[in-house]
Amino acid sequence: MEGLVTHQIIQNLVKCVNFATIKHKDQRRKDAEKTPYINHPIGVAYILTEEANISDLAVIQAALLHDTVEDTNTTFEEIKNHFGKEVHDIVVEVTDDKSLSWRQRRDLQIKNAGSSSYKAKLVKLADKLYNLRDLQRTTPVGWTKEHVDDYFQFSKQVTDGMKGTNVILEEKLNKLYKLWNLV
Ligand SMILES: Nc1nc2c(ncn2[C@@H]2O[C@H](COP(=O)(O)OP(=O)(O)O)[C@@H](OP(=O)(O)OP(=O)(O)O)[C@H]2O)c(=O)[nH]1
Ligand SMILES: [Mn+2]
Repeated sequence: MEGLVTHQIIQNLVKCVNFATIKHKDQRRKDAEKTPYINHPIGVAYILTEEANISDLAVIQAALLHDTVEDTNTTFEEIKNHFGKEVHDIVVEVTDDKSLSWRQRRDLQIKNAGSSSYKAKLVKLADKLYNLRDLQRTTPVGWTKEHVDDYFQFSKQVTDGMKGTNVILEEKLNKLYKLWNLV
């Protein structure tokens, strides 16, 4: 695998990993071990390439960047300047408006699930799959059983609205919902 095009693709991916790593550098996951937050976006991209067999560059870039605007000082403008309009548009679609209440943000995700683009749906499905697996692994500090159950129910409402997007991701999510007695 040689050549200019291959080099550009690899460069684009490493640029995203580097950007996200710098942006999330002071952030940790909510688990007791305080796992570096960057494990999550990289893990979401990994689910898409390794499990869902996705090779669309913009989707993988958006997965790597998907929480930078929501959770750090990154602006949409920066994403557009560094990574272009297509990646920017996907990141916009998967970013919650933090000026809204927690309840409003959740309601909007459920409401907008079906109408989002195919590429945004892929990122969102992998995001939820990662977070649900994380909840199976360990409970975030301060989360009650109700909070965990609530996140499972909320996720199901979002991903049910995305049916027909990707068989592999949907089957894996459904297995988790069954384990959690949601179906
Ligand atoms: N399961 C799990 N989640 C953690 C952990 N640390 C951070 N998170 C993040 O917490 C978010 C889910 O928690 P909530 O209580 O529902 O949301 P909040 O962050 O808005 O308060 C997810 O955000 P998100 O990725 O933006 O997804 P979503 O809010 O769009 O579902 C997830 O990535 C952890 O250790 N385990
Ligand atoms: Mn996320």
